Amino acid sequence: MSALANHAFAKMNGIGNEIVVVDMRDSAGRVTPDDARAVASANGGVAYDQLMVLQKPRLDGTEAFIRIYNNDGSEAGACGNGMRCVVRRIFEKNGQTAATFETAAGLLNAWQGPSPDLYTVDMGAPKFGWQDIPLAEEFRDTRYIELQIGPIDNPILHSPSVVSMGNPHAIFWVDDVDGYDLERFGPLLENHPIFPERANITLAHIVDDKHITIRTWERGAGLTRACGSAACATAVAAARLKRAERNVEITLPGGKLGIEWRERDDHVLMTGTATFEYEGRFDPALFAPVA
Ligand SMILES: N[C@@H](CCC[C@H](N)C(=O)O)C(=O)O
Repeated sequence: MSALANHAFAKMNGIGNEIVVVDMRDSAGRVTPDDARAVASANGGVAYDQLMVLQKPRLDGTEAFIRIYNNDGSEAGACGNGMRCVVRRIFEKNGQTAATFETAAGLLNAWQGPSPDLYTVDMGAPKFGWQDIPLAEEFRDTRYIELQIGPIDNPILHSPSVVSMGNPHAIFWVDDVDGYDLERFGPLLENHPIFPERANITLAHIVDDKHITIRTWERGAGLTRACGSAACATAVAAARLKRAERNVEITLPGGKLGIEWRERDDHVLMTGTATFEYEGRFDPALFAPVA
């Protein structure tokens, strides 16, 4: 029987990024990719983009080891919006206002503020090396890489910036983020052979040097109303190109995020709200083996 059968969960969202939080710190059970897919099942499941599973802390001084599942069962190293949801859930339960967590991508600090309804997550330092993203072949300059879709002499989308925020991101610079069929191009680009671990695909429009609008097709989850790590990757990529300041506001379909790429330690800080929707228990029938 799945460790998730009858287990409590909280349905939340980070500016429209659909998040399920499960606290398994008291349990020895593990969530499998099949479990994660079953939770997302259209037949009685809970629709989500990411499932955030809190496991017992592995390191002193951390609150939990967090595993992040996309709704296709794959695991991710980072989820900015999901982290704000986790942080709100924990802080509301135990009155903390700051904590450190461990994810597959490393340690991450988070705190309440700058106002009580906002949560800030230190997403760590971005990586730009082609092996770090990773890309399938060497690109010395990842501010723009050679990649396009559409006719060779008149590409529809081309020359993305690529960044790792603990997960792989490609950002295509466009004039109108709503002017492209992302549901069609997203899967093609996510699974392009240049990305051996697939990639999150973002369309970004630089409004001015303090404001960027984005829309994202998420690796393993599809079209989303918000992707926090994509907002971070976009802010960093725009600053690298000297097209925006290091402190910007990002507008996503579900809301706004403040992103600061801090000079003193290279870390990216993401600030935004987190919304609690409801809580429940997983129906064991979701995890029943198919006869
Ligand atoms: N929604 C997230 C990103 C989730 C992980 C991503 N789909 C991946 O596989 O890398 C966010 O808010 O950052």
